[in-house]
Amino acid sequence: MTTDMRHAVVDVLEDADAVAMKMAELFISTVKDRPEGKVRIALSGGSTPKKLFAILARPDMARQVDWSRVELFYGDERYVAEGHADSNHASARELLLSKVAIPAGQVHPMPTTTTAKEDAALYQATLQKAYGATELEAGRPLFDLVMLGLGTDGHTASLFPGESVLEEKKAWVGVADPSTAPHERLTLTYPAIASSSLVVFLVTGDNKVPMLARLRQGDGSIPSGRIVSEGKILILADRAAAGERS
Ligand SMILES: O=C1O[C@H](COP(=O)(O)O)[C@@H](O)[C@H](O)[C@H]1O
Repeated sequence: MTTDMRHAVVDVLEDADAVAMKMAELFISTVKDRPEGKVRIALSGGSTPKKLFAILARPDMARQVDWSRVELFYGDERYVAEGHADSNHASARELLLSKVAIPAGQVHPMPTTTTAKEDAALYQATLQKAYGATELEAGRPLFDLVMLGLGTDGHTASLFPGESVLEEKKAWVGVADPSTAPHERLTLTYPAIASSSLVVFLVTGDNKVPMLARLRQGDGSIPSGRIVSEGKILILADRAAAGERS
């Protein structure tokens, strides 16, 4: 069974802090609910997850996670040098990874050192090694949890409108070069995201009202509207993004 956006569960919370707290609790329960083996989690980029990272880094929250079993990946990355202000990994490292006891070898930033195409292939190989196979198998998800954001143009991860990576059916990682956003990008593809037990969209702020409404309808004309998962899809939105507050 696959879940598409029309069948996503929507949870509207008071504000961005409440969304981040709920996501932190879900992160903790995802690890606890899988008491054996590694738990593979893909982080979202951009500004929205920063509150989540700060909450998870708090000692009272971080101690609830067995970090030795967590393997962290990224849904997308801006093709910039390590440490660049726009790097999604730099943001996660500063706010979260430098503050918790996750083994360095279990954090998998998307590489940005050769060419985007070569680095996409390298990252796919990293994912395949963690998964233990080169082909995705139905019923054996690549990710226990994928976090996603929502752009004001309807993109998610770096699946931007009009990009050829939207048509990718086989590769797990692709390249996008949107004219509407800074930097070339690496991104998980639809098939890689679909191989998941749980996908959670984090959507906050009143600038997301029009696109959140379309996402909730499963509008396939925006990239985020075409996300599917072999598990469940949850949208955590604040009241502002849901249009419930002026
Ligand atoms: O460029 C990106 O945008 C989206 C949304 O970002 P936000 O700043 O509005 O949270 C994000 O989900 C994606 O990972 C990122 O690279």
